[in-house]
Amino acid sequence: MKRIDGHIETLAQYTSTIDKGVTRIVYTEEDKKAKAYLKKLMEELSLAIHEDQIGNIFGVWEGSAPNLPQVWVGSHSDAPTNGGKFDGVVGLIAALESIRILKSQGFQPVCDIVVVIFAAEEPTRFGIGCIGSRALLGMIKESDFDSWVDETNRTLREVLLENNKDPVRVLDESLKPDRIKSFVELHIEQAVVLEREKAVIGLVDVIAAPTEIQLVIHGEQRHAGSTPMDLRKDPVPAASEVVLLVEELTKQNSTSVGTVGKMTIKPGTSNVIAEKVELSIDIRDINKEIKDSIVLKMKQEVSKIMAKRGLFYNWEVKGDDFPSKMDEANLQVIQQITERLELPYKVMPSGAYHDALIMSRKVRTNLIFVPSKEGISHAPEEFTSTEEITSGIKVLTEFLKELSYS
Ligand SMILES: NC(=O)N[C@@H](O)C(=O)O
Ligand SMILES: [Mn+2]
Ligand SMILES: [Mn+2]
Repeated sequence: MKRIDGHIETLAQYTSTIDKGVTRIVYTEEDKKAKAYLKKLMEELSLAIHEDQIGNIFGVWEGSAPNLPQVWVGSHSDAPTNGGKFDGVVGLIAALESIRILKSQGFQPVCDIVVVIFAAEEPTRFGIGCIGSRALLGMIKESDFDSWVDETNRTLREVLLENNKDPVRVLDESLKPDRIKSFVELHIEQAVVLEREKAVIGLVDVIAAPTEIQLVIHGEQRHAGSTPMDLRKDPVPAASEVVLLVEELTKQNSTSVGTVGKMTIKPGTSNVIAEKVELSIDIRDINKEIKDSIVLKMKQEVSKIMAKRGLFYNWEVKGDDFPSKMDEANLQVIQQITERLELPYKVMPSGAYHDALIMSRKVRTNLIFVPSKEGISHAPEEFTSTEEITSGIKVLTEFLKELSYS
């Protein structure tokens, strides 16, 4: 238990925000330090370590029949701005702990067991999540390296080159999915369902998917005092209508959610009518048709708002994923293990996406939840108890044992 706490507290120190929560953006110094710490844990477990050109890290426990398709287990180590200590990290610590336990039991896997640290699950830097798993499955296009841009206006290509990585080789490296027998991720639930239902294990059957849009509304920068209201082309009231539209359209369905998490007013001065407003719009649902219809309606209504106000705007879809069902046969295996361990569980959807969403496109994939206190996540108050993590590790360990022994 102390070891688990120690790893979580150590990783939480690798942050760019000293005060509130954990901020660990991909390809930053704190990201590299966290990954170096995790690599050290892999070395201590005698795993064979390698890294690919997008920054995914692999720790391989070679099986007695290494040519067989491998069992993969892992998660991500990056964190959003002012996030928590547990998102992603719990899945990595659990994976390494499971291997430590299996080795201490003298277990020898038949196929390889591979621990994977995905390069970047959070969309924080480039506006789209799961860059590592997308690259791994050959789902990044050449043009993405130049169209995915961070807040300093550096493209993914430039950032990779700065980090001595070769974007060209990223495209060559994509994985052959038949090399993977299955992938499993343990993750905090980031919602309050398990706590409310007094369950400690969540067996995920479907993962909701996001459509991530960047909307830029262009106005006319003018003096706040001397410009009459009827002569203004102010993008801020227009943005306000869009924010309320996101809420209105997603509230109409019980399974959809919509968020404007980022809104930047430029130049952002109290006595200047804004030149432009940039908004992030994140729409999700476990039902693709519902999500698509919301996005279409939103696009139509935004067009009407801008026409009414005589404003130019740019609507860019940064990412558009579809929801994904988890592997049913392996979900039943995990369910039997959980029942054998007499742990209260619930089969449930995931509102958050994960690298598991992307991996499930081409590989048999499962996602196991442990509870989040009061459902809080992506916030400094994020918390999961060591006991709950340990219960998750028990299920994961048994699952890896069963999967890698035949
Ligand atoms: N699991 C998790 O927090 N994923 C997020 O990046 C998300 O936006 O869903
Ligand atoms: Mn997250
Ligand atoms: Mn996560």
